[in-house]
Amino acid sequence: MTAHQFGLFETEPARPEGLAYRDDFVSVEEERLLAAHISELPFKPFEFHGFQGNRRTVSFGWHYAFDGSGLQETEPIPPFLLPLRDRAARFAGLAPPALPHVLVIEYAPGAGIGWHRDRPVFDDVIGVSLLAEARLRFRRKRAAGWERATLVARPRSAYLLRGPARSEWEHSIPAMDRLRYSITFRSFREDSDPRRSSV
Ligand SMILES: O=C(O)CCC(=O)C(=O)O
Ligand SMILES: [Fe+2]
Repeated sequence: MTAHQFGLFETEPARPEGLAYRDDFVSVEEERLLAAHISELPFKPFEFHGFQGNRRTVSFGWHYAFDGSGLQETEPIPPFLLPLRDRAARFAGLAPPALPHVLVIEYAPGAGIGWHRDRPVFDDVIGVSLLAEARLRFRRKRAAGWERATLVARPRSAYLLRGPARSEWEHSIPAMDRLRYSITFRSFREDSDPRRSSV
């Protein structure tokens, strides 16, 4: 993480605690191959309680449905994403099977993502950016108002959300002006892991 990636304004904190960032997480050649595979995926418009966002998504391993049905097992993670999952797991200090879910998002020009925290069934979040840079904005409520930070997530970079960056801070991405793909790997919170026996 370089200092200039945070603190666009003097009132911004150095960085949300629990946020890690790495440039050159994938090579230019890997990015080209990943993007070629991703462009063939069966994307669907993202739907939130009947509202459609202007981004498109596809999930593997497990799918979180916002229609109230929650987590459902879905198609296995395709082989072309497995080496990247291994690397994401290493980045987060996890074993690859601890990342059983991946969400691939297509942000066409004009698409972004509004303020949110990821669903509480998930624990760590590792996001890989392809093709275009995104301004990942962070905010959290303080007595004096919103505390804010911005991470510029470059193409081929990865970020990790853990701890307060994951549980206290919300994040959002303003509308993109160029096509971006993101690949988000998530672990389950131990008490929400659907693979655990419920007895
Ligand atoms: O595209 C990204 O890097 C962020 C995606 C995101 O925040 C989410 O799907 O929860
Ligand atoms: Fe998110």
